[in-house]
Amino acid sequence: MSSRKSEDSVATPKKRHMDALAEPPEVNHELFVGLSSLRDTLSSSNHSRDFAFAHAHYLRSRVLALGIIFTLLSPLWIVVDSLVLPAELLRYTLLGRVVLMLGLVGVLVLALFSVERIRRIRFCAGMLLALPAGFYVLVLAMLPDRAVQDLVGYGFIPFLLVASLSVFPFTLLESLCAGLAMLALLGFAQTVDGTWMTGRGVESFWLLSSLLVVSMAANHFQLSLLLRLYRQATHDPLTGLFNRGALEVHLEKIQAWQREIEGGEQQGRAPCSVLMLDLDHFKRINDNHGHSVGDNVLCQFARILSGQTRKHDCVARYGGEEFVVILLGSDEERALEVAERIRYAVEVFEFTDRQQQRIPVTTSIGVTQLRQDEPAQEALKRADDALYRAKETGRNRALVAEAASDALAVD
Ligand SMILES: Nc1nc2c(ncn2[C@@H]2O[C@H](COP(=O)(O)OP(=O)(O)OP(=O)(O)O)[C@@H](O)[C@H]2O)c(=O)[nH]1
Repeated sequence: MSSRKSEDSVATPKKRHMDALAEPPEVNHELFVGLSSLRDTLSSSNHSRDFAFAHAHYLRSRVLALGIIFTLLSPLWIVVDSLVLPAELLRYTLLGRVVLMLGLVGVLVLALFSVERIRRIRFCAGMLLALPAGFYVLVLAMLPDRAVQDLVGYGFIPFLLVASLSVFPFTLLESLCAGLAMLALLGFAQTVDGTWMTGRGVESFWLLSSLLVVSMAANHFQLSLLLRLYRQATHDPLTGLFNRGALEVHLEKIQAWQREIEGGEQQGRAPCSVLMLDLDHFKRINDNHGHSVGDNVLCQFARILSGQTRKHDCVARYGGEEFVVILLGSDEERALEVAERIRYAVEVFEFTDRQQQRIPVTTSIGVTQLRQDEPAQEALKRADDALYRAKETGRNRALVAEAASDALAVD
């Protein structure tokens, strides 16, 4: 999880956010916000991995709801068929309906057992649309030409599926591809029933295209709202970093990943370290220069942390002037080196007040290695204890937690 990825850009990307602190934007009306989020709803390539999981979770709930509706509608339609279709045609649709229902039940079961499986859930969503469309193609292909006229309600299938697109938080590209497939399906149906390029046929095309545009608009608003809510729930509004809740979830995910990679082994192949950082005498900065300068220092500090870490590390604001960095793939020794690098970067950074006078700022850091077999809170507590010792022993220093190894200090 990187705090620098861009689902975050839906509301306020960090850099923009910091710039905005210095100079509030003049143009900020709804249309501008709507258009800027188009980039985020167009495709999922801009979404962070963590948002992809949240997105998949939401998509799964929609797949289950719509899957149940489609599965229940299918047998009901057999009743309609048996009322309007001649007996010799009924067998064509009945077999298709049974296959369709089995397919839908299969999709439901797969979705049910696909918690946190992003690709599988996308596959289920695609199948939910593809199965009824495939059934319609099959019926059209199998039925004798003149019998197609007897079908009741089948011509409605492409319209129903395009309308269903609006229920899912699909990206615009996903919806466009599905919509084009439905237009092709309508074209095929029209060549079979003889309305291709007739007035009625063109009218249906126009209707389906309009419905597709409306569904895509619904996708856009649904996905951008989801992105915005996700950001508000997981990010600190001042610095744009992950908040405490998101950090704790992330730590648990890392431990699950460690267990997967390391198996029963205690530590080793997938090391991960936690840094707990606190600005020294931050209250003085607030008292001497004002709260807004204090806020600016916090933002600059957040920017230093992001600059000193890698894309796949996680930087979070733990609360107040306390921050946490999770270093993936780093053991304690390596983490101490990074901590020292951060400490030095903060010490030499030119923080300034409103008169552009330099404010000396330093940070104390506690370092520990995360174990796969402990509650994540334990690691945070160890890092916090080491931070406390760093404060006690003079501040502006990084210390490794005692419980994990003998204390190493770098001044
Ligand atoms: N400007 C600003 N100040 C904050 C924010 N959150 C917490 N603070 C302030 O951070 C200060 C923390 O002070 P203390 O906990 O006494 O710690 P300290 O002054 O940094 O001293 P040591 O940690 O012992 O070095 C308090 O004055 C809080 O008001 C914030 O979002 N913005």
